[in-house]
Amino acid sequence: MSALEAVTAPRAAVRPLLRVCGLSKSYGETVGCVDVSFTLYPGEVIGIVGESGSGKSTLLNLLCAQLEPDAGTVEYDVGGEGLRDVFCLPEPQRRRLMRTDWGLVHQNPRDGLRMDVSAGGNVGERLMAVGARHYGAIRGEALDWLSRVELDGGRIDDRPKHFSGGMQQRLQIARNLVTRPRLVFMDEPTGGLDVSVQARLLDLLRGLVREMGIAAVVVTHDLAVVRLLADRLMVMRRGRVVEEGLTDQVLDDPHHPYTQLLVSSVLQV
Ligand SMILES: Nc1ncnc2c1ncn2[C@@H]1O[C@H](COP(=O)(O)OP(=O)(O)OP(=O)(O)O)[C@@H](O)[C@H]1O
Repeated sequence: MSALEAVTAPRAAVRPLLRVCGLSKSYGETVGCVDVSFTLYPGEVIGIVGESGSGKSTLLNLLCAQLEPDAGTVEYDVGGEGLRDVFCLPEPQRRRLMRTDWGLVHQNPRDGLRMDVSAGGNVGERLMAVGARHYGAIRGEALDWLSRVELDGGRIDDRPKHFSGGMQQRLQIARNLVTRPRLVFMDEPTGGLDVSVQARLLDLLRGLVREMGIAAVVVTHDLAVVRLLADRLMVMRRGRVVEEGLTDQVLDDPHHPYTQLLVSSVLQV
């Protein structure tokens, strides 16, 4: 464990949830990400920032096993029994992780929701994937989750294609969190929304993540998002991590010239 990780790791849980070593991916001649390593502890939120094309999505897709790396490993504490390389898990077990222990919040809610299934069905489907069978209990839990993400319970039978972008994103969050995952991957969770909708959604997300003690990897180009959500921050440029540390430290006192540029360009807005 690095000195930084020792400081930021929750004391009661020093066993890592996710350990990433030397992760690299190229697309032909184009660099996706290069030699990325970090460790994430239960309940910790790490932000990954960088300009467009810096490799954030590539890294996220590697972490949640949607993309195979050229080199490096992604290890996850499967079933609380210790770290295992996710790329060496049998496919059904990897898929099960995705349905139960992990959540994935896409920038575009259309990628994370079933638009032709009711709001309640979208939430209930995840519960059924972890074994829930009682219709009344599933509907009750779905209703509870709609209220937790501030959606009107009266819309439970409506399809998300009739919801606003902000409402769809809140439903996607409910669908992901209802199974109480230990780790959630978020790709620009407030991207594409109005500023006022973004602020409320961020507040809601922060509350839920903290309250449920969920660990998260949040990819964004928006420094305000990581300021609010992330304990730690990694800054990427051209596929490499150029700076990392506690979020406030990195944003208030950036050392790498590229981070300084990112921070100052936001201040000038
Ligand atoms: N499927 C792909 N095929 C070829 N090149 C790709 C592919 N996906 C990403 N790249 C390239 O890899 C590099 C990193 O892209 P990536 O999407 O990971 O960056 P990003 O930081 O997430 O950007 P953005 O914020 O715009 O989504 C870019 O040069 C991009 O063009």
